Amino acid sequence: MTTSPTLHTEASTSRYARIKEQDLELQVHYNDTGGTGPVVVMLHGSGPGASGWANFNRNVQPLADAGFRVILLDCPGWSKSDPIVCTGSRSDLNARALKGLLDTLNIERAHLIGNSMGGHSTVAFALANPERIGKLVLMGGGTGGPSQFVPMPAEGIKLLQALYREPTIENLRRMIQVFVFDTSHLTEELFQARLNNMLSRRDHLENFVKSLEANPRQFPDFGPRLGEIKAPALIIWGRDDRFVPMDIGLRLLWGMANAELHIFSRCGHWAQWEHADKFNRMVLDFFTKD
Ligand SMILES: O=C(O)CCC(=O)/C=C/C=C(\O)C(=O)O
Repeated sequence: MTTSPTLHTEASTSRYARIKEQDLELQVHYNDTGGTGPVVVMLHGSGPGASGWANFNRNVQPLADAGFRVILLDCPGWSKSDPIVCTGSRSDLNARALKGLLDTLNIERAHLIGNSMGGHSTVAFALANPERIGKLVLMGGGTGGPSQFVPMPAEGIKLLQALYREPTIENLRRMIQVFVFDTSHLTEELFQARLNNMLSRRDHLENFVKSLEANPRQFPDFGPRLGEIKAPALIIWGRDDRFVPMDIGLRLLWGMANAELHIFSRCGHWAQWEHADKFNRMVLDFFTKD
């Protein structure tokens, strides 16, 4: 008799942990599919109302079905994790939060998948904890710093910051229209879920604005240090990314010793969502083969 795979939902995988962040104690929310397989941690992007589940809901089940234990960390300042004002490097703050969670869960080593800010945070974690990482997937992020071709901040980032300052449905629609290449797949349900996430934590929205005022460069440029990362890295980008331009992916490819790059055409800033099936196949292949 064959057993059917467990269906993982946001509610069934929802967990909390307490971690130390410098002299603070924070509660962080995470999703965990459990199991004894190799661990994959997914780190979300920095948009208002983002969360691990919002960013990666099309990717959890295929990886869990393939035998991985999938963990989604909601970074401090997002979703059901505690609020925080970040006056330094947010990439490093998220990396410390991830270390705190892995320590709490007694996880020695994990593969990491980072989306946008999550990519920047993955690189920060890899630089600070090289012995704790397996393979890295960087998608639409991996380092702050300039694009060689696109004036910064990019169009999408301006819309993201406007939404933090004025969290209205109109501003949300403006930002989400720019996330993807093909807007015909955006449903009213998606807009409403994101709006609810966003408005249920106005403290997070206000703290992000305060953080930006204190330090406009929340995501430092790791360009000069990329060569220190020896772990295998799969870089995935959308050709039509209007948030973090595609040439940043080329900088990562040049900088890291053991990296490969895949660029999707007809794809914006959410490659893991817009091209979910191929993304999942590529990531599984990358994690399971030498
Ligand atoms: O400013 C940067 O470099 C990162 C921007 C970023 O993280 C945007 C991400 C947005 C999402 O993925 C989201 O809101 O879902």
